[in-house]
Amino acid sequence: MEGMEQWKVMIENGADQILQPLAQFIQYVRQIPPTELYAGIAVLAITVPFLLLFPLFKRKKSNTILLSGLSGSGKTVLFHQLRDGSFHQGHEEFPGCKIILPCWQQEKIKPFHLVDVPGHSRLLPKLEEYLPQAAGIIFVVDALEFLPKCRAASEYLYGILTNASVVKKKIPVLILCNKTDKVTAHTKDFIRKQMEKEIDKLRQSRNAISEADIVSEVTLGDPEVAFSFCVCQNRVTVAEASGLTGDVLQVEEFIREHVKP
Ligand SMILES: Nc1nc2c(ncn2[C@@H]2O[C@H](COP(=O)(O)OP(=O)(O)OP(=O)(O)O)[C@@H](O)[C@H]2O)c(=O)[nH]1
Ligand SMILES: [Mg+2]
Repeated sequence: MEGMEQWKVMIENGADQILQPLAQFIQYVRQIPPTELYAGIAVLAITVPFLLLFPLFKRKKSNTILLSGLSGSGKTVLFHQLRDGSFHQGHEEFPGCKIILPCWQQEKIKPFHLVDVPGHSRLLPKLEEYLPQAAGIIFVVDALEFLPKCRAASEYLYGILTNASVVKKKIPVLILCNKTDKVTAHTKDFIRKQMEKEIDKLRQSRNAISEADIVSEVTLGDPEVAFSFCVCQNRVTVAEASGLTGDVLQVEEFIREHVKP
């Protein structure tokens, strides 16, 4: 019986503790003039649903890295090297897959989407489809057979650098001079300078066309000043690699910098 009494007292005390502040709150609300009260309710009715729905509208950061470049530059070999350190030749991995770099296995890093976009000109529209979602673009250049392909590679890169999404979203581009395992491969400084010269020429000819046709195209820097990758609104860096021998450290650093862990 004594136990029952104790329980009753405890419940009554608990109820008091809850009801007292509630009564005080009701008292406080009654003192507020009705106009202010309605205004407060209206503000709450607008802001609360907005705050609750806000996370749904927040755009997710992209975790896609694109491997692009001319056919034969070594994208597919690089793709397999990055995925699992394997050597694979010939077959495209399109539209790519989610991977974790082998060097990240011990770290808590989420997989990212690596897309190997085939270099065949027929598949250019595919690249344009993927560009808006890219967190970073690796533009692979064949450093061995560079000179005969310099113009074509520069044209391809020019198309990427003037793509509206790339410019607007400031998507970083890594120009990757591949196949540096061969002693006859050109250096990254040489490749950068040659491509800058080629893009300078392209820019002048495209400017002339757009002035005549009134085509609105993104202009890379001041046409009066020699072109350099520094004038691009997005960051353009140059690195060296060999997908064949697994020398891909600078590629891994670029990916690490631009995909969200
Ligand atoms: N020496 C050397 N050769 C390489 C390297 N990477 C690729 N290759 C060779 O270059 C050729 C083309 O490689 P792929 O990876 O198929 O080229 P790709 O860029 O995927 O070409 P597409 O799929 O046609 O766009 C193959 O014969 C590779 O063995 C490299 O780092 N060093
Ligand atoms: Mg390929």
